[in-house]
Amino acid sequence: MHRYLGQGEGRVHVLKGVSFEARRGQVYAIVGPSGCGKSTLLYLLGLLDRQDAGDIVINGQAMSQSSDAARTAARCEHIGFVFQFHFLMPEFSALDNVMMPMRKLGRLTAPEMEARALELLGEVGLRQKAHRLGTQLSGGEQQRVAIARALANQPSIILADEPTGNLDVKNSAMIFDLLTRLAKDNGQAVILVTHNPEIADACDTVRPMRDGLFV
Ligand SMILES: Nc1ncnc2c1ncn2[C@@H]1O[C@H](COP(=O)(O)OP(=O)(O)OP(=O)(O)O)[C@@H](O)[C@H]1O
Repeated sequence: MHRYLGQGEGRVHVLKGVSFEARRGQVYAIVGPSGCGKSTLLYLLGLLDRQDAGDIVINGQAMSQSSDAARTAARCEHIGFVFQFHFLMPEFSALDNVMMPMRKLGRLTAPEMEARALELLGEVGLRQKAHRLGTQLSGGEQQRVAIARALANQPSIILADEPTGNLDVKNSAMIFDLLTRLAKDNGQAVILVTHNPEIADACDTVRPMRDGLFV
């Protein structure tokens, strides 16, 4: 895939032909120096941005020619995000935050959504705090809610951008273990960007990037 960003003289060839295949049940780390294009790639994989050349195929469905509506639907159904910028909605409870993607997908009844959200919050150890607002949870707890939310629609792919970036060592390890264990149990592909060498080493595959290409 290729991606250019910026306009006119400031136009930059950010991704210069990256190719990436992810399989269910596997955890991938994308690593590399600041500015090499990791986040840009994750945005493309998450269908949050469009590449200039190349395609993204999710469960056999090629996405480059798809309409925005089809891409939004595919994103909702197939992709879970644990991004630092995808913060919880602070004015809503943990439960509401986890139910949000299910509401968007619209396949379950309200009681079904609530039961599933409670189950997911149980899996991340926050069943007792389901009714707390985002602002009443610690950073690590918020990140656990974000993981429960990412898993809500049983996506095939989980994308995580520095999922442990703002957490201490203990919470980082817990979040990483949780993310990988749940993904393995559910047969999901996890693709994470990290600057943390210990986290990268614990992944199944490490893909180092330099200057818009995989090394
Ligand atoms: N809108 C833009 N216009 C021009 N260049 C951009 C734009 N957005 C990003 N870039 C450039 O694209 C390159 C890749 O950015 P990206 O955020 O993908 O890097 P990264 O590897 O995720 O970095 P970090 O580890 O610091 O998050 C950087 O050199 C950045 O300056």
